[in-house]
Order: sequence, then structure tokens, then C-alpha cells
Amino acid sequence: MLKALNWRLQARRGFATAWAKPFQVAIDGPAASGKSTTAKMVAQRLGFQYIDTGAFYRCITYEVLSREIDPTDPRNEEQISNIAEQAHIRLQTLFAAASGVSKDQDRILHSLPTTRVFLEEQDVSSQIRTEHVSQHVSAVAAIGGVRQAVLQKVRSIGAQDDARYVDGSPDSKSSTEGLVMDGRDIGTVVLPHADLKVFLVADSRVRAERRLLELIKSGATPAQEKLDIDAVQRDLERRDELDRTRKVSPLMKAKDAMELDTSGLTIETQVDVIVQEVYRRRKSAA
Ligand SMILES: Nc1ncnc2c1ncn2[C@@H]1O[C@H](COP(=O)(O)OP(=O)(O)O)[C@@H](O)[C@H]1O
Ligand SMILES: Nc1ccn([C@H]2C[C@H](O)[C@@H](COP(=O)(O)OP(=O)(O)O)O2)c(=O)n1
Repeated sequence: MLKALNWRLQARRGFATAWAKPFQVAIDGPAASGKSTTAKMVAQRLGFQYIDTGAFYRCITYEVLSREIDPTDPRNEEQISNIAEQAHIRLQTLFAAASGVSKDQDRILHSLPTTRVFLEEQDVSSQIRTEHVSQHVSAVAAIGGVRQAVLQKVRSIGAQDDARYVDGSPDSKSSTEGLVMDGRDIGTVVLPHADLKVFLVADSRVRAERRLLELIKSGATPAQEKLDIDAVQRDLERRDELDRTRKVSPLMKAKDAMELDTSGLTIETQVDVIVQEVYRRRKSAA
């Protein structure tokens, strides 16, 4: 009843002002399945806010490694949890000018929104994406105290009651209309009542090829990073195993999530499937 009234109001006043609770899209899945690329594009197409929860775990890992603390030693768990609790992390997503719908993968990637990540107001966007951080992040993310601290930080963004962490896009309506959040436990723990839950999967060889291409494009030559396709695939599978088997909020598909295998899909198609599903659910809730 209340929902129907809201949707009628929406028709008259526009989506941004009518719906008090933003439409929540939760995207989970294993490493390099396409979560962040898809989530950013969905957010851009719908004018929604985008929150990369993996960035929080990466920032904490970066800080832990900078202090030369071993994240795999259980004796360090309390110290690492304290670092997580005290860390001030802020995301700033900059949306590109409306690019319309394109089928050209390079053009699509070029017009992707960019997320800058600040740790204690220092821009650490590139430092948190190194292989060194990637190799240790699953161990840090498995610590209960770290998950508790990150959960608190990202939930407060999801509830829209703390603007400190996300500056949002230059388009202010994006933070009120809806929200796309990606990670490992968004549909199961962070946003259990999300309006749409998506679980992205892809063959591990395909994911390794994509990740390798991404690393090469970012300037890391295979020789520098000692990378080859088998090593990248092994590392992705090792991280997935750690993420799936940890005790606290492991990576898993929520019962009510829609599974999407991106192995044979173009980026444009996977974005389109989700955007159409958001439209369909909005319509049926009206
Ligand atoms: N359908 C697709 N076809 C080709 N490349 C893709 C596809 N989906 C994602 N990618 C690429 O794969 C890489 C990993 O995607 P990303 O979104 O970073 O994954 P995740 O956030 O799940 O780790 C990126 O370089 C991205 O551009
Ligand atoms: N909600 C989340 C998000 C990320 N994590 C963990 C698991 C991942 O190994 C790391 C990094 O996540 P991120 O999404 O940045 O990693 P990939 O881009 O998929 O390689 O953080 C998590 O446990 N829960």
C-alpha cells in the first residue's frame, strides 16, 4: 500500500524525491568476475550511487602491509582489527558525462566512472590495486574484527546517513535514487533486503585472461610482476577458496540472488540484463 503510494508519487514528482529508501542493487561474486565494471556501469546508466566495498578491505591491507604486520599470523588479529576500526576511508566516484549505450568495449571502458579512494585523506587509489595488496587482502578480510569494522562503515553509507565516506558524483540525484554496492557479502550480510541481488560468476580461465589484460593495460609488464596466465589463474582460485571458506560472512550466493555467468557475455550485455531487471522490478513494485 505504502509502496504503491510512493510509486504514484514518483510518477508525478520523479524518482529522486518520491522514494525515501534508495533502490538497492547488491552485486557479489568471485574475483575478476566483472563486479566493479558492471556495478559502475549500472550505476552510471541508472544515475545511482556506486560503492566498492572491496576498496575498504584493500585500504586496510595496504595500511597493515605498510606497517610490516603479517596478516597471516593469528597473533596480529587484534592489532589489525584496531587498524580497521580507526581507519578513515573515503570513496569518491566520478561519473563520466552520459555516454549513451555503446557496443565498443574500449569506448565502454574509457567512459567508466572512476573511484578514487582516500585513506586518512591520502589518495591511495593505485597503491591498493597492486599485486602485493591483492595477494594479502583475503587474509585480512577473513578477520572477524576487520569485517565488523568494515560492515559498520559500509552499512552507514548504504543507509545514506553518513556522507563522510562518499562524495558521490557531480550529479547530486545519484545518492538519493539508488545505490549499487559490490563485494562478497553484500546480498547476504551488508544489504540483506536489497531490491535486486546479482551473483556474477565466470570461468576461472576467462577471469585470469581478463585480469592479466587489465594488469598489462595498467602498465605492469608480465616480466615486472612475474605474471603469466597460469599464475594469475592460480592466484584467483586461491583467493576464491579463502573467501569461500572463511568463518565470517564467506563468499556465497544469497538464496534470492540472480546468477549471471559473464564468461561468454560482453560487458554491455551483462550491464543491460541488470538494468532491465531493475526497470522490471520497479515497474512491478509500482
Ligand atoms: N564481459 C566481459 N568481457 C570482457 N572483459 C570483461 C567483462 N566483464 C569484465 N571484464 C573485464 O574483466 C576485468 C575484471 O573485471 P572487474 O570488474 O574488475 O572484476 P571484479 O570487480 O569482479 O574483480 C576488468 O578488466 C573488466 O574490464
Ligand atoms: N564485501 C567484500 C568485499 C571484498 N572482500 C574481500 C575479498 C577480496 O579478496 C578482497 C578484495 O576485493 P575486490 O572486490 O577489490 O577484489 P577483486 O577486484 O575481485 O580482485 O576483499 C570481502 O571479503 N567482502
